[in-house]
Amino acid sequence: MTDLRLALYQPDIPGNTGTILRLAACLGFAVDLIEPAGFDVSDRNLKRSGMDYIAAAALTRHVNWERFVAWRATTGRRLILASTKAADRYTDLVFRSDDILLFGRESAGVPDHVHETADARILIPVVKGHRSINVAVSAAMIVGEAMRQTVWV
Ligand SMILES: C[S@@+](CC[C@H](N)C(=O)[O-])C[C@H]1O[C@@H](n2cnc3c(N)ncnc32)[C@H](O)[C@@H]1O
Repeated sequence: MTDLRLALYQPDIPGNTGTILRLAACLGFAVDLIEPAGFDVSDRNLKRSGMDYIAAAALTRHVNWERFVAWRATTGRRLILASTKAADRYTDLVFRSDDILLFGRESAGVPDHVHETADARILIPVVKGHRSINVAVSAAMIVGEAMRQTVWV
């Protein structure tokens, strides 16, 4: 297990969360699910995409943003937001081994107050004219870079 964590802000597509939980189980990072989600955790699409890996993933559910903020305050961990509105490339950030990597909801990202709460905001640059990358794919890219820097060294 790595000490890195990945947080999902009110995700609304169960297949994406299932894909991320499978990645989490395989790479050994924990996941924080910030509710409300747009689906029930018993959703069959979540189970289909996460398969038996869901049971192996270290998943913590937070009933809302405020409870997640209160929990994080007890940990001293940085919050790193992946955002299409960020200015800094994710490859330029020096990750810490206990960072929490936060990803927004598929339909709307995160609200401004969440954007401002983050200790850093990072971007995967995309070709001009395109809006965003699938959340599970962007999570795989950024977790991969964070682990390259902090685990696979
Ligand atoms: C489908 S996107 C959300 C799209 C939303 N309209 C927005 O602009 O934030 C879901 C999440 O994936 C992550 N994401 C997608 N593309 C990204 C990119 N190019 N750079 C950084 N994060 C990205 C972000 O965390 C985003 O909130």
